[in-house]
Amino acid sequence: MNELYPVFLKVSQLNTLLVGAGVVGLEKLTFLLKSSPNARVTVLAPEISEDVKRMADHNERLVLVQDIYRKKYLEEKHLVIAATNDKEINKEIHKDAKERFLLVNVADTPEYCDFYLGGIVTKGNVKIAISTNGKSPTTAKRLRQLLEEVVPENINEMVENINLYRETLKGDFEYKVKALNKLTEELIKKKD
Ligand SMILES: C[C@@]1(CC(=O)O)c2cc3[nH]c(cc4nc(cc5[nH]c(cc(n2)[C@H]1CCC(=O)O)[C@@](C)(CC(=O)O)[C@@H]5CCC(=O)O)C(CC(=O)O)=C4CCC(=O)O)c(CCC(=O)O)c3CC(=O)O
Ligand SMILES: NC(=O)C1=CN([C@@H]2O[C@H](COP(=O)(O)OP(=O)(O)OC[C@H]3O[C@@H](n4cnc5c(N)ncnc54)[C@H](O)[C@@H]3O)[C@@H](O)[C@H]2O)C=CC1
Repeated sequence: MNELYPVFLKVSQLNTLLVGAGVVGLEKLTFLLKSSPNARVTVLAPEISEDVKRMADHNERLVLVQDIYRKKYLEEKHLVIAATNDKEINKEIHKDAKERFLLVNVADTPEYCDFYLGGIVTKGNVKIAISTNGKSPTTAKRLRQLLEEVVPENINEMVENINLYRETLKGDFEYKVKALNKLTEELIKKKD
């Protein structure tokens, strides 16, 4: 059964610790910043790849700490992503994070994840997140690529226009729901 509950985090208002800055750390960071360029992320690793260093050069919200993992780095963090190549360290990070009631993702162990990073499609204000319940990240990637192609670019124009109309509506909640449903009913009508 798929019991995941998706939420859309404002990661520019949260502090994220990413432990490990190798191949996987870079992948997680790249997708996080692609979707949320203002995310506040501290990257912690004894070895930080040149690619990650370059990303930090143009981004003051991206803080690099060249050190091995220690508990103190969990202070003042909301989210933790463990992406080291050492399973024992990842496990320790998981344990420490849980003791502090932090939300934690352990990239190499789905059972140790409170949340998964998903495939993400962005068209202006519209954002679609994709997960396969941890079963096939490659399928999440392919679905992301497919949806990037098929979701029309102008979906954002529609959202902006409906938002303008929404702002003009006077009346109670029920009235607004009716008016907005009427305006958009064509969208879900089945074609003959
Ligand atoms: C559970 C999860 C935890 C988490 O990382 O959050 C996780 C775990 C693991 N990934 C592994 C492998 C790969 N991951 C990718 C790619 C992505 N992985 C992402 C998410 C997630 N990966 C979470 C579940 C998401 C869901 O619910 O579907 C994406 C969607 C988002 C992102 O990375 O930000 C991003 C695509 C982004 C995009 O393109 O849009 C590829 C494909 C590629 O790189 O081309 C491969 C290789 C092929 C394959 O295995 O499919 C392994 C095995 C490691 C090993 O064998 O050593 C584990 C560990 C395990 O499963 O045990
Ligand atoms: N979730 C996902 O999408 C995927 C997960 N994985 C898993 O992710 C893990 C990481 O793999 P790679 O990035 O390829 O490894 P890597 O060797 O490229 O990088 C490892 C990083 O961890 C850091 N590190 C090692 N010990 C540390 C410590 N004590 N404290 C802080 N940082 C430490 C290193 O300095 C380096 O930056 C592997 O276990 C792999 O199985 C692999 C592929 C995809």
